[in-house]
Amino acid sequence: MRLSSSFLSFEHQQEMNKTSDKQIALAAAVLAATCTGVYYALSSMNKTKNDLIAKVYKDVPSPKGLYYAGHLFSLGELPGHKVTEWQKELGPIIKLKMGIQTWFMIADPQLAHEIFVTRGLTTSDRPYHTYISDFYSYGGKGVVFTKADKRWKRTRTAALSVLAPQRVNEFTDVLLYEADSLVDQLIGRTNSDGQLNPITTLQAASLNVILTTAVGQRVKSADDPLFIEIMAFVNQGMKMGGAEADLSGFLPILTFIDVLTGKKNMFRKFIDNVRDPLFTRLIKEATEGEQDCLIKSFVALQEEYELDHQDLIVVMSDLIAAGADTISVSLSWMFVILSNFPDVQKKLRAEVDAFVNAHGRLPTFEERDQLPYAIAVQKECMRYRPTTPFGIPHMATEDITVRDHFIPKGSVLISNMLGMHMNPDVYPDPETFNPDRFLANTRTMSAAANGNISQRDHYNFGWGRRICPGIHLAEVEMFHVFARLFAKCVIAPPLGADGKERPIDINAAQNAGIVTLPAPYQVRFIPRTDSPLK
Ligand code: HEM
Repeated sequence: MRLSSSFLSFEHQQEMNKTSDKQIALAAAVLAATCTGVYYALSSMNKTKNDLIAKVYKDVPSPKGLYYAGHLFSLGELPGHKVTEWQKELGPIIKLKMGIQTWFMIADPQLAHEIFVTRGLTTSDRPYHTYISDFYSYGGKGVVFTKADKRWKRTRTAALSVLAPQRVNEFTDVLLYEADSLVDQLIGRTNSDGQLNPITTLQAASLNVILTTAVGQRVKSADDPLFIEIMAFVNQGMKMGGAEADLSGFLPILTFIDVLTGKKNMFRKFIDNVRDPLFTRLIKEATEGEQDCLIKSFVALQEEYELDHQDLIVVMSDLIAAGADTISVSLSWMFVILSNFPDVQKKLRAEVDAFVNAHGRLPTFEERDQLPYAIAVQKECMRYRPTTPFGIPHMATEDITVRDHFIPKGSVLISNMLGMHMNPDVYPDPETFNPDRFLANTRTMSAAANGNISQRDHYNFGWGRRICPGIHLAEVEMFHVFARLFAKCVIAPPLGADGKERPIDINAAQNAGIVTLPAPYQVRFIPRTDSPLK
């Protein structure tokens, strides 16, 4: 039963990929034929429109119309690189005309705070119009992609209560088990294969944390049919949710391309035949089972928060997609970065060893103060290579003016995560990987994210009323993985055919919609012979 639906989801995914390729080709042909470069004429608050248009055409040698509207931002080495270059020159907020949509890209955290937090009542909507809102969220259910209305607020409040620290802490054993198992698998695969691409092992581990806590199930490995089934859904969800995914949202006229290519039907089928049966089954098995899990908390809150079965399906698919991919992507970047900085790893090992030697065991999350360098390294990794290029877009529901910048109602508001984290006014010498910059701010990421803007560490978890409700879970999970990694092994670059180490390219990335993945890489987790753990 599971096996057949996993093939179904895989086929769907293949079909949908083909569809979006067809769609892009058609869009390019139509737009090239009608000289539609003008569809995304750009304007800036500080410079003239022509300056920006010239820039776009200089950087995009053979414009294929709206295809580039999204990929414009991915043409640099890292998604967001290109627009970050523009913003260095043009200022912390620029306006892009994307068909009928107006996008504001924001690269200054202080300004982002004024827009998203101070003016949060009018800047917390989502701009998803078509497939996501009609099919994925059943016209407004769940948390991630829905408008900031009363239903969203109710569902978000329920999600916040089930992801609250005291509730997450009840699952500490699960988190420890998965962290141990992940590190042991990474070392085991290095021992057996020499080196490995860790992404599926990471995805399976992150998925297991959210899957066990949410519905009381876990996958055995990346070959488990349930893993394949869920990741097909997660990958598709990440693509659908990317800021640039919705061509007809930019230009309603392009809806006919969706009709021609059957995209609409394909999405509907994906939701009806893949997502809904999968989550209905997971919810049923969880609620009928003995094990404690978050879905049971949701069911208990169902009446109070007026949630029906569809609400449960959408919110569970939100949590599983948001929880699985983001953490694995963040850890994957940490491996790439730290394989390039052996001295940083040496200090990490010394810090973990000192704790283990003093206490005879690894630290708990509550003892994190005793590992300030590990915390600073995690924060610096997330600053240096942000998990998402543009967070999840917000939308203005009214005309607003912030510091003389007029933002009309309906504008799409985008955090340029790379721009913010490479902003030299906030992080001196931003291109240098330097964990010491965070040694003075080792408070938890969730406290920093929900506190005063001057005390924020980084901006990876977004803003204001929409800020990520999974920060505590993410942070605890990453902390336990870190402690085990450096107590047990050294992260080393892969070996070339000549037996010499080949550094992993820290700038090579791939755009996966909402998240930015490192380009596929090989790495080694070499067991320590001097590990303090017996
Ligand atoms: C390193 C890990 C993570 C990162 C970097 C991350 C990042 C983000 C970002 C940027 C947003 C959008 C915020 C905004 O619109 O301003 C978001 C929203 C969200 N995240 Fe996370 N997230 C992570 C982990 C998690 C986990 C573990 C969960 C839950 C299991 C989760 C659940 C959600 C949900 C439900 C939303 C939607 C909130 C809303 O729209 O009201 N995230 N996250």
